[in-house]
Amino acid sequence: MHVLAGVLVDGAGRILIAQRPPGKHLAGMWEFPGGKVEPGEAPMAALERELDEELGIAVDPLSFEDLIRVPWNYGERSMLLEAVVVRAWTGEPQALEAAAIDWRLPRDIDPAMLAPADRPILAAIWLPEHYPITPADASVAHASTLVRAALARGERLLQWRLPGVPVDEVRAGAAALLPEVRRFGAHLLLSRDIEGARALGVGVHLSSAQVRELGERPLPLGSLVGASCHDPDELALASALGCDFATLSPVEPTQSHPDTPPLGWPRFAKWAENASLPVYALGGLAPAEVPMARMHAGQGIAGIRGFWNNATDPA
Ligand SMILES: Nc1nc2c([nH]c(=O)n2[C@H]2C[C@H](O)[C@@H](COP(=O)(O)OP(=O)(O)OP(=O)(O)O)O2)c(=O)[nH]1
Repeated sequence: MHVLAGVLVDGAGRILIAQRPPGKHLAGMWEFPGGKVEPGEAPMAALERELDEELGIAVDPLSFEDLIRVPWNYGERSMLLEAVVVRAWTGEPQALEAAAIDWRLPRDIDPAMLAPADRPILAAIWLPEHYPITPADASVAHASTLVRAALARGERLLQWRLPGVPVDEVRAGAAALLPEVRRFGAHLLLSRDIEGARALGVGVHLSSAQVRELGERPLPLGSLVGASCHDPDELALASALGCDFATLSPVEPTQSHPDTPPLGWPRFAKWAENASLPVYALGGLAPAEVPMARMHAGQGIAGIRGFWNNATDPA
């Protein structure tokens, strides 16, 4: 089953969510307006029709922006849920079929109220295009300076990864940065340290070994969980765990893993497109390659070297 969903975004950055009516599959859950593609119908024409039927608005399919494709299996039915962003329409959206509609900023939407297949769509709409990771050889002091500078220039999602530093110092360094991270409305994820993330109330980025070992999402919805993945199997496991996003690597040859064969963009695109969560391209890439990542079904670029102007620790 092919389902189209439209994410209407207004001038204030709010998005429209709709509550599924009683008696339907997933009744009571919130979703994005849309519906099934009918036999012989073009997918974007199906969305144009559904937005007219459900909200009473007219849209131009030529203005749709691809957001994410989410293959999803509810057990009783499986589907490809394709989400597009809609920024222009004619008419005032009304709840013609939904139990209710509501306009909210993405950060004010609790993922738990959404149909499960819509959680990756919510993540894709608000997650940034950049995911910088602190340099492995940095001291806590140097990494803190880098993170502060990154926040000031607009980075909003960062991984705090200092593999050479004792865990207590890593946690203390993250704790010291948190007021500033929160003031910017940003997110800092601890690398692998689930316990530390719980104690500090921050997110965690799981290693691929953790993705394979864990039986369930290690943090509640609302605390971010990222996952390091290297193949479709790991991407499927990360999605089954309920991770918010993944990195897929290495896309290009890297200094840190010179012997690992790179995926290259075509394979990255194929795997990211079939994954059910937003995927950052990682490995030998610079932030300037965001358009390349977006063209290949990626959320954006994650990386170390490309993100820090002066990655060498002066200490
Ligand atoms: N429209 C829509 N459907 C979603 C979303 N998320 C999600 O899991 N679904 C599921 C619920 C349904 O199983 C399926 C779409 O069915 P639908 O009931 O909206 O389709 P439809 O409007 O064509 O209606 P009908 O023939 O069942 O009355 O996709 C979403 O954001 N929007």
